[in-house]
Amino acid sequence: MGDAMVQVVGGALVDSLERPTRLLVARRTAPPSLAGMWEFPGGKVESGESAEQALHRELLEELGVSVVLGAEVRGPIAQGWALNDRAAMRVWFAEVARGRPAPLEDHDELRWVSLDGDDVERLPWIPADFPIVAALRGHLARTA
Ligand SMILES: Nc1nc2c([nH]c(=O)n2[C@H]2C[C@H](O)[C@@H](COP(=O)(O)OP(=O)(O)OP(=O)(O)O)O2)c(=O)[nH]1
Repeated sequence: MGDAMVQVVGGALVDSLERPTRLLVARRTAPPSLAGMWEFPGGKVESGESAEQALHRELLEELGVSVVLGAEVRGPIAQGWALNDRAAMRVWFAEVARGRPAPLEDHDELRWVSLDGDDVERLPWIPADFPIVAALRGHLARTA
């Protein structure tokens, strides 16, 4: 896995970084192969940007919110979590600092899902996201 991997960043928006009880999930509209699947809002890091800058930019573009970033949900590789053979994603917890999330771009629905029980895992996520969702819940269980 070298520099050729596209770096994607995603936000695990929770209602409160201090006491997270709900996660914001977003349903993609494109491409057709991913439309209808749930994901972490975010996107590709552009040249000249840090991963964190890219995440702030994407969340503002896609959801219309400014956020405070919390801990990273670390994956098994430096680039985070492999999504496919071309891209990997780093994911951070985040809390809305300004604005109210709305599906402005790339999504047709946003949903705040309870982190209690298995509602989150039951959603039809992009398949590559399931290990990230599991790690996120593990992280929350350890820090609760
Ligand atoms: N944002 C996001 N992308 C994900 C997730 N899981 C996953 O496999 N992906 C894939 C889908 C895409 O192939 C890629 C991210 O691309 P994107 O289309 O969201 O990026 P972008 O907003 O910068 O889009 P563009 O400028 O290339 O149109 O990563 C996820 O949870 N969130």
